[in-house]
Amino acid sequence: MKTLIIYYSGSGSTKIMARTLSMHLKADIIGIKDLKNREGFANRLLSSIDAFRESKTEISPSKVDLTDYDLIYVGTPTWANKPTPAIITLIDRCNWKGKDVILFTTMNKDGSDEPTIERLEEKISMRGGRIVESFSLKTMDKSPEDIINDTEGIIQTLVLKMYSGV
Ligand SMILES: Cc1cc2nc3c(=O)[nH]c(=O)nc-3n(C[C@H](O)[C@H](O)[C@H](O)COP(=O)(O)O)c2cc1C
Repeated sequence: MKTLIIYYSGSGSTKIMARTLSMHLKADIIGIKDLKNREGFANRLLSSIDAFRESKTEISPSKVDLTDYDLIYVGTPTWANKPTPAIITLIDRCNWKGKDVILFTTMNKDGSDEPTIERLEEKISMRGGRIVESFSLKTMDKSPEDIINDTEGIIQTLVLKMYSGV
């Protein structure tokens, strides 16, 4: 069972989660970069609008070949209660047919993961992927160590090693 973790991270929290998952699940990992400038207050506002409208963006790598993988994790921060433009763009460029998929999202402490997870699920299911699990983490006021510990807790609680056969 070959596992791949694909993630986008703006300020690093989702990246910490993805790297912790990759280490414990012996999974390959690919970080998607958004080539649009997302820095600063004004761009944060525009980013929320882009996410809300599900606007596409320029990403690197521009697509990912999933052929070799049985299980794919997709991770994104929540922006405006939606997945990020980078992940929305990527999903439309991949062939999800026959793939098992696990979704994860990070958010502020008052956020809800439901709309983001639901939207990811909708888009990937439409393209033939099968969502087998999903989880989320509230990252506000958490140190990198907290995020690592919380992710390790999720790996245990959801028995994620079972899906990857490790
Ligand atoms: C443009 C933007 C919009 C956001 N919108 C939301 C939101 O609607 N709900 C929420 O709970 N958190 C929101 N957040 C907070 C992020 O989801 C949270 O900080 C996340 O952990 C960041 O992950 P990262 O460090 O991997 O980029 C937003 C952050 C940004 C930059």
